[in-house]
Amino acid sequence: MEKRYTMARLSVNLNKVALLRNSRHTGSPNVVEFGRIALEAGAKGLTVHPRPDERHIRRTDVHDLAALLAPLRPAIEFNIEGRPTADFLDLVAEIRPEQVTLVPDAPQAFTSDSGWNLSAEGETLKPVVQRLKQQGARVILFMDPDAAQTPAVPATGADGFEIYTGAYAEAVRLHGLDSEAGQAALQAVVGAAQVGQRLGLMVNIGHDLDLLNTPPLIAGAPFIHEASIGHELTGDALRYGFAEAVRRYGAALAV
Ligand SMILES: CC(=O)[C@@H](O)[C@H](O)COP(=O)(O)O
Ligand SMILES: NCC(=O)COP(=O)(O)O
Repeated sequence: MEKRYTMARLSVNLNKVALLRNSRHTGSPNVVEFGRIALEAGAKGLTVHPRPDERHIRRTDVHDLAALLAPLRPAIEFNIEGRPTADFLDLVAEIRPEQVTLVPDAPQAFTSDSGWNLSAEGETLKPVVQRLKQQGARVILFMDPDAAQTPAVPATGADGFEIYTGAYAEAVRLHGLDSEAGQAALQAVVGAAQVGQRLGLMVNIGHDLDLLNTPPLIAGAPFIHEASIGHELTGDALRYGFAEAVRRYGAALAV
């Protein structure tokens, strides 16, 4: 196994806390409170994905979480994800997060389910990446687990990429990690990660990661910088409590 230099960081995505909060008009559960709980439980960052319809994270949440993180940054990072629309870029310019993860989602997307097609949109992304880097952000592109596409990332000026792990998680869920489909999906993520490492890119992972499917990714690519995890972690919080869930996911990244 390749030598690990630093443990993969856990960035807790608070989308689903906000989704539950939005189902009533009480402000509970409080997104900032659960951001604080996550940090006290060892998370090295917080992630939000403020979608245009504000189905979960609202612009006000982003500002409130920035205030929570202010005294802790830059060691503890704020990662804001989204499609680079004018509204998104304006919000990011106000907040100036450590990291911006650009995602190709359409406004009505049910969830994020694919990465950028850089042969079609790479040129369009270049000025956006440059603007965000001039604002001091690390820029990460959301990419499919496809080693053939990874070499296109550096030309955009991005600092790294986040490998979409949804298809891998589905293969493990439906067929098992040791199945042919599970192993093929695992190798697709690891292979893309290895190409990214050789290119000097920062390698992140995210989407549908859970306590079962995360450790094999870290074992296969111990140089992974960050895993942003929200949906399954929030589900596990219903079992273990939020702080304990964060601790367990932190441990899953330390294998
Ligand atoms: C980009 C990605 O895979 C997730 O970070 C995204 O935040 C999921 O969005 P929803 O929480 O809206 O499904
Ligand atoms: N970038 C992935 C993320 O932030 C959280 O994705 P999920 O764990 O909610 O699927």
